[in-house]
Amino acid sequence: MIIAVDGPAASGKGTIARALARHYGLPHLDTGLLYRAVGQAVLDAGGDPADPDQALGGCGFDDALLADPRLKLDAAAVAASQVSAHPAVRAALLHRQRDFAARPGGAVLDGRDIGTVVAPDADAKLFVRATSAIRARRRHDELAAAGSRLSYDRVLADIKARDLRDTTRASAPLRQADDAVLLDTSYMSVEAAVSHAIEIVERQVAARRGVVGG
Ligand SMILES: Nc1ncnc2c1ncn2[C@@H]1O[C@H](COP(=O)(O)OP(=O)(O)OP(=O)(O)O)[C@@H](O)[C@H]1O
Ligand SMILES: Nc1ccn([C@@H]2O[C@H](COP(=O)(O)O)[C@@H](O)[C@H]2O)c(=O)n1
Repeated sequence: MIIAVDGPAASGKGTIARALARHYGLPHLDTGLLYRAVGQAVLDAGGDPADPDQALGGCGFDDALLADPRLKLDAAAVAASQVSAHPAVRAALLHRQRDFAARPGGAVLDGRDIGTVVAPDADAKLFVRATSAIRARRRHDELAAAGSRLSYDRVLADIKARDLRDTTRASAPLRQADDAVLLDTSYMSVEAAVSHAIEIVERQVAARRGVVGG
């Protein structure tokens, strides 16, 4: 079974995707981490993530970078959103994501274009959202707990700028797939969001079986 979980920054899609992976015993890929690694590799080389050639150069990152705690910071997130707008970068990361989705038994992937581009035939698709103010509050608290001193206003501004770049880029923009189910987690606890997500997956899988079984 392939489960696609998409949504904007800090909507809770990663939390939900990890919980679904645990629940169904599937491997999980946080595809945002790949884009963050590309962005961080460009920054480490002293380059400009907005430059298409330098961004493409970052795609050759060493896999050890994926475990670097700096990838959780705001600088990597902003750089990720810049490199991810380049079609050549998206193409370079696509095979890796599709290979992961094609693992025997399936997988859970979360990102921006899983249900639309990476795994359009996924068995279940969720689009997770929350208001920008709530997402910024969650991300601000998470960053503060990790020692960041970024203000709430700055985190909110970065989230809004990323939303705008992610939804308006020409290549694989962030959007809800036609067959994805919307889950608004704004006023839900993590536990409630996860149990709603499981219900949605169960319903989608049952509906698919009904169609396939005739
Ligand atoms: N329903 C919820 N209620 C409160 N906090 C939540 C909820 N869901 C997630 N969080 C918290 O919000 C923060 C962002 O969640 P998460 O990392 O899952 O979002 P994301 O959409 O995967 O973010 P990103 O786009 O940066 O990968 C985390 O600190 C997480 O613990
Ligand atoms: N499938 C994806 C995943 C991520 N991105 C870009 O990476 C940025 C960071 O992603 P997080 O999930 O870690 O917040 C994000 O803002 C996107 O620009 C993407 O394009 N496609």
